[in-house]
Amino acid sequence: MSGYIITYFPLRGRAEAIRLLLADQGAEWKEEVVSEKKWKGGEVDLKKTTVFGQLPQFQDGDFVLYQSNAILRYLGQKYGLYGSNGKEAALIDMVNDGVEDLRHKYEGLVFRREPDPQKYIEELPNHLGPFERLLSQNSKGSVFIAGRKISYADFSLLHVLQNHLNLAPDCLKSFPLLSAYVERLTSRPKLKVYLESEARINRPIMPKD
Ligand SMILES: N[C@@H](CCC(=O)N[C@@H](CSC(=S)NCCc1ccccc1)C(=O)NCC(=O)O)C(=O)O
Repeated sequence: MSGYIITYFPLRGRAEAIRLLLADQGAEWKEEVVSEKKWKGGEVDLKKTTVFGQLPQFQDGDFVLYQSNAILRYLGQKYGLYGSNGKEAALIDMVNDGVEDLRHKYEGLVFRREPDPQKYIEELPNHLGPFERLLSQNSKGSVFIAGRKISYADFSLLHVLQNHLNLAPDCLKSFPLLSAYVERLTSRPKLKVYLESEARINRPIMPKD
């Protein structure tokens, strides 16, 4: 019994890469949904009980973890999604740190409108190019972003690419390896079932304004 619980807002947000990993690995989890209104309204003393005053919170039995990337690394170790040796693990961490940089840019746009959407989309190829190059350097882009097996960084990258495809549906048009990569990952049987689920479809990408 996995006994996983994800406590987060009614959003994909920073919990979504965790959900993608768990779904792909056939693991079940429970969602504890915290309304933004209750959280910010202070009616729920949950914020005070968290390490950084933030969500997601991840529970594996009586083990409690915060920080979405730490949760991904924990599950990466647990499910063998962290490469086959130290160098592969380091490359996987490098990729995920690069994904985090892009996620910060995306959050800046979505929450602070910095820069304006048109400028962001114009500059987007500069931020997607490194991932296309990484794919081309790993088995000519025919497998995963780093190493020979899928890793936790693939779920993180997939999530951020899906966010950008929602923002700019043509953003991968000039990146054939990334386009094929998204198709390949989203066709993985268990992940495909999750991506087509009501739970996923009905969960907003980001909070409404
Ligand atoms: N480094 C952390 C960042 C976690 C984080 O930013 N969590 C946000 C939610 S994730 C996100 S998409 N934040 C921006 C939009 C948002 C704000 C408030 C509630 C829901 C979404 C949060 O808990 N905000 C509430 C608060 O700080 O009181 C991680 O990766 O888990």
